[in-house]
Amino acid sequence: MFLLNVKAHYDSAHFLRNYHGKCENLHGHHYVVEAALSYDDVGPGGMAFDFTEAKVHLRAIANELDHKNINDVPPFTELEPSAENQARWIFEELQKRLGGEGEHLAYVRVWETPNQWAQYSPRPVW
Ligand SMILES: Nc1nc2c(c(=O)[nH]1)N=C([C@H](O)[C@H](O)COP(=O)(O)OP(=O)(O)OP(=O)(O)O)CN2
Ligand SMILES: [Zn+2]
Repeated sequence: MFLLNVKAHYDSAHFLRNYHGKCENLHGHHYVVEAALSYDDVGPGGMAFDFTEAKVHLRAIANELDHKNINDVPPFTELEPSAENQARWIFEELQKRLGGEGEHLAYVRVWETPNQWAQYSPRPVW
């Protein structure tokens, strides 16, 4: 079994609507997002999937949030822009971009700060 991991980042503002505390105020994070793809084996080139291609897609999604107030970006105009919801949204967007390769997407992890992350997968992962 092989697990491939790529990273991207975005610097964004957000506020939590259903929260009582400092995070209900507009503030910023340097978000780091990781996406992992799982494969049973490598292809003839010794790679399961090209990191470069995976990063192109992940960076394109990160760029949709970069230097924005995430609360202004659909679906976060309605959906709470928590790390959990961002992880799920990025997972779904990445799966769409990956096409048939998307079935290998294992999880997306969003680091909100160096101390805390949320991870989404539609199925249990190790
Ligand atoms: N389960 C979640 N909990 C929280 C989320 C979240 O997305 N999922 N988000 C927040 C806020 O966005 C907040 O900005 C984080 O606040 P905090 O943990 O206080 O982070 P700080 O870096 O300011 O705190 P340190 O004490 O410096 O670590 C809150 N909770
Ligand atoms: Zn925050």
